[in-house]
Amino acid sequence: MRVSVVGAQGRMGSHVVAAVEAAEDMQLALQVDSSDDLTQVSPENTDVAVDFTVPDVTLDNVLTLIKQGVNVVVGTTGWNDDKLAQVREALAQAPRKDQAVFIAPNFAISAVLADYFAGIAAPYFESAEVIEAHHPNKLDAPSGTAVHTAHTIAQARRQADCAPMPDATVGNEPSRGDVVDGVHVHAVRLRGLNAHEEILLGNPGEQMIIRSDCFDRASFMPGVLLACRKVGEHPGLTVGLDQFLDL
Ligand SMILES: NC(=O)c1ccc[n+]([C@@H]2O[C@H](COP(=O)([O-])OP(=O)(O)OC[C@H]3O[C@@H](n4cnc5c(N)ncnc54)[C@H](O)[C@@H]3O)[C@@H](O)[C@H]2O)c1
Ligand SMILES: O=C(O)C1=N[C@H](C(=O)O)CCC1
Repeated sequence: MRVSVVGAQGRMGSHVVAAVEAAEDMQLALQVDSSDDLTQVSPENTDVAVDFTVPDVTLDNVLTLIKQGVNVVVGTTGWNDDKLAQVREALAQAPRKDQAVFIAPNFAISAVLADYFAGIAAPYFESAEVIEAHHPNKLDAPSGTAVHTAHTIAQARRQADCAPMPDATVGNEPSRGDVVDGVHVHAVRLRGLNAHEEILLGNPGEQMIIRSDCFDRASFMPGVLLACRKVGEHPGLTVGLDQFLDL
């Protein structure tokens, strides 16, 4: 499998380059960064392109790569329903009928399972809030992972017909964090940290905390390689690594 890396000079991209080089069933094709022409990535040299760039450019990159006729694995954050709809539209007009795009806000197994467990637990608690903490070089807030987890919690609570969460705060106080799909999300940026998430769940007299700590970017690499191997088996758009796991 020939894998090209977009954002190859970045913190994640450089780890992906090394992980692909070390994988026996993969061959590193092109390394592309901001000053390179993305249209050099094509089916002649690439089976899967991996995008770890910045939230402002990833949609354009994915649309270009779809037109180029290659499958895409995306780890860059900053996605919303409108952007995902544009990807689906582009795939419907892609050069190949079976073309595939896979997007994951987090490739670490601890984070994927934390999100999954949060969905199971959320209907059993009156309150649920998310705290994410990252290195201070991160551009976006709240993290893509925390946004995804908030949606997971909200959806599970809607399906279970849960009552609204108790909160007597008057007004939209910024200190209560961002509100994503009705779930409060708090973002910390601290030197020394990498990528961390806590899901707090509360009932009268009890609390449960689900926590994921990614201390090193090595934690994301098995998930990225798994996605490269699986993406071609799932034509269309797939979101979330849980979709490729037997959960
Ligand atoms: N899904 C996950 O598991 C996961 C894990 C870590 C980080 N991330 C996300 O990945 C993204 C990248 O994070 P990072 O820490 O590697 O950032 P980074 O700033 O270190 O790297 C981004 C790279 O993209 C390059 N770039 C910018 N515009 C480009 C363009 N138009 N074409 C090609 N390359 C371009 C930059 O030059 C840089 O080398 C962020 O959105 C981050 O949140 C996701
Ligand atoms: O380091 C980052 O930036 C990370 N971003 C992702 C997010 O926003 O959820 C995943 C964790 C690391």
